Amino acid sequence: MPAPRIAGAPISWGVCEVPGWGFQLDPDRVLTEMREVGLVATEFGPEGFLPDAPDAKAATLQRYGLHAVGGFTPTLLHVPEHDPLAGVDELLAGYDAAGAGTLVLSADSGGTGYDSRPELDEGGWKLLLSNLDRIADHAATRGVTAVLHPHVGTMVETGDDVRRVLEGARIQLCLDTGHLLIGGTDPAELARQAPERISHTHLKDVDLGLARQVQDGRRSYTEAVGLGMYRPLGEGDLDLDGVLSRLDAYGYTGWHVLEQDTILHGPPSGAGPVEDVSTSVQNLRAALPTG
Ligand SMILES: O=C1[C@@H](O)[C@H](O)[C@@H](O)[C@H](O)[C@H]1O
Repeated sequence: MPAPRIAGAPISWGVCEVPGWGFQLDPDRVLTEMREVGLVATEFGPEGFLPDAPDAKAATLQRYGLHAVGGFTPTLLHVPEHDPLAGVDELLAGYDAAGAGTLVLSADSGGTGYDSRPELDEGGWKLLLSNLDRIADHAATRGVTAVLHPHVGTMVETGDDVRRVLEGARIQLCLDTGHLLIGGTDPAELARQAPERISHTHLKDVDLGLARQVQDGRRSYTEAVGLGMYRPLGEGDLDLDGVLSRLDAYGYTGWHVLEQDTILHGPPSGAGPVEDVSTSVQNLRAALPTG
């Protein structure tokens, strides 16, 4: 059976879809450093990081010797006046050209950033769940697996939200170990209970002390990220072995995307974010049951 594959993501270099998130490094530095630490694949990063045009997107990744995984795509799913399918379809042309196979959806709150979200009523939930399956079915016709990424400050964040998706929709999940932990779900337990629903991972390590401050409202999510809530993999409170061994027991062969969400307050001095990414790559390689 093929081993799971390891990929990187621009968010570990502070490159983020949220306006005003922090200093944004240029693609040349990020993609070059990915290769320097031995990564051979990446997620696309936010709109504007790589060229929009499908062929140019594919060519850019090829120039750096990186395979395309797919990308994190905040999508409005619960608003009756908004049909998300056309936007997703347009995006999938870039997947075709680059050979990417995984569309990572988050349930956009409709606001900016991840520090608050509205409450969903029953009608909103019904629409959100049916849109998830419509998108998953449509992506499958284009050879792409759509996954829902539970995420702080989106419409799918808490343990109850995740259960609703598992019970009310057919879409696969992205096991983002950081967002699940902060949202109150134990990622190793989820991997034990529903391994058949996990087709993608974002492996993040977390400082639980800061995560608890976000959970009980003492700090905003953005503030906690700025204080270093995300740690290099293996250096925080995540039960990485627990997650990996449960996925391995089910025969997981998807991507493991390494992420350490970071906010840069200006051009980095010294080596910058690549130092932590390199630590995470080494720790993940050492921890993978398949070696
Ligand atoms: O969890 C996240 C990602 O998976 C994603 O890739 C990032 O761009 C987001 O900002 C982040 O919060």
